[in-house]
Amino acid sequence: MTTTHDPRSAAAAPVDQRSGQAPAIAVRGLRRTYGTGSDAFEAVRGVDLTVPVGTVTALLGTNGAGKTSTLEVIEGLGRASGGEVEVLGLDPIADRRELRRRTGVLLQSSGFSGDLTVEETARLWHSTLSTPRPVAEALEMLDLRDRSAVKVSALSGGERRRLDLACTLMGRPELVFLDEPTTGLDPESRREVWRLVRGLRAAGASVLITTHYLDEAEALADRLEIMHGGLIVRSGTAGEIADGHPSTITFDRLDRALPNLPGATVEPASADEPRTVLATVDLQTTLTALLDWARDERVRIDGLDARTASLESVFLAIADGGHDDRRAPATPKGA
Ligand SMILES: Nc1ncnc2c1ncn2[C@@H]1O[C@H](COP(=O)(O)OP(=O)(O)OP(=O)(O)O)[C@@H](O)[C@H]1O
Repeated sequence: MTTTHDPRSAAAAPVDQRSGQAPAIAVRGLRRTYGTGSDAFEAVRGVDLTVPVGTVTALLGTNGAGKTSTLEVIEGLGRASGGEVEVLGLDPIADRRELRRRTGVLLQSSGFSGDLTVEETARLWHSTLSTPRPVAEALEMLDLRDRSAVKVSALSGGERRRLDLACTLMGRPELVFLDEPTTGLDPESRREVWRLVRGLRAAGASVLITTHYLDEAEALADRLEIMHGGLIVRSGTAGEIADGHPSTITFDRLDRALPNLPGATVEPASADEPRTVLATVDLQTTLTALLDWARDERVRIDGLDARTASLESVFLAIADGGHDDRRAPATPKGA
């Protein structure tokens, strides 16, 4: 069951501490299991996720992390095995009709018929909505007016994606789900989609986006949630996520033993890895000590690279399992 209490009860609804407003999406202890008995696989193992109204949240994750399994429950397309989910204060499955009217969902692939033209597709979609934008306006927003008479099958991948997005935004949704919205788009079209997403937020809409592009998440999202192994393992702004994560210094294999470097963990070069990697929470101190030693001992350090933690380095560390600090699974709630 998706919710364990009446989501329409104001007393039960979680409230955003800063705005005093119920969030657009509130997920608590979400679990989702595929299969039964000895074949059962728990893909989502206790996820908490809040999307405040008027903000953009990016859900990121390694392959198979459980993003789609989570999104499907929030979108009312799949059932949870445990936990609570409220979308615009409603139950995604029981209130699917109302939510369909108030939300826009961009799936990874829309499945529009290739035989219809862009305009016919948009008109067909328009006829299913209660208070849509005019077709021409929606096509204009995605720069598709001059492709109106072209059959969907003849569109490029990027044009198809823009048509998907035009339909997603046609119903003036309060809440928008964007599943990898810019995959297949050229850089210019990606920027155009970013502009649209920022416009949606400026107009007060809430957005939950999944993407494999970390620069996209960093550019668009107020908050990032990184999933791994069925759990959210990191949350916050890109800066908060990188903060406290070790910086790295790498260089080519040396034929000398390194001295004791304050604050650093050393992963020496090996048969598989020709470079030495130092991880440090104090980049300046460790780098200064390394360079002082090299000068005093007349050691040449080739291929020297020093970098502070970035969203990418944190993500890669999670994917590698090297700094996997995933939380223990939460206690089942209603599972
Ligand atoms: N219908 C299903 N039956 C069994 N296992 C499933 C099913 N759907 C997904 N899984 C498994 O659940 C896990 C999470 O899958 P999910 O598609 O939610 O991950 P994801 O984060 O969206 O991954 P990706 O980025 O690779 O699309 C994976 O191990 C996947 O193989």
